[in-house]
Amino acid sequence: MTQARPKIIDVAAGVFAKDNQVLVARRAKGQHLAGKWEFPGGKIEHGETPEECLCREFKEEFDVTITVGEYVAESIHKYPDKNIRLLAYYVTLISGNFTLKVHDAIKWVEIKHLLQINLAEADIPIAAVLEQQENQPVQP
Ligand SMILES: Nc1nc2c([nH]c(=O)n2[C@H]2C[C@H](O)[C@@H](COP(=O)(O)OP(=O)(O)OP(=O)(O)O)O2)c(=O)[nH]1
Repeated sequence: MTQARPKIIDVAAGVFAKDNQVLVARRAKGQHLAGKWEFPGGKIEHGETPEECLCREFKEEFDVTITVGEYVAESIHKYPDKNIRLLAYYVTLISGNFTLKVHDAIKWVEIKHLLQINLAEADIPIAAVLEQQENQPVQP
């Protein structure tokens, strides 16, 4: 008997970086992974690009307008109850002040300290890529 391939949920994550720091948001009580810090974003809806998803999620979750820039990395993670493919992109703020609609906190974290906070597990490889990029020597 062949087993059904486990479903993978595609999730877009926005890396909003400024002066060697990055913005992370804490998942609120009652949510999957409550208390964990994440890169803001959410599930990519049918027919949506990751970029469109990020613009929609930042508007819904923080009431801000962003543009999506370069791709950072992907991370595939199996949680006990679901499998996630996290696609991370740099984002830039266009307008608005961050207002929390879904999360219970946001904060800036130095990229070099990202791996020391209580990050959602799927985000750890993304944080490692960011740290690596920060440590790369600048090309002359
Ligand atoms: N947004 C986001 N979700 C993440 C990250 N890391 C990680 O494991 N996840 C998980 C948590 C959730 O199980 C899933 C994303 O779901 P979500 O609840 O943020 O998505 P959504 O806003 O579309 O949710 P909903 O409408 O179903 O409530 O991916 C991350 O960095 N950002």
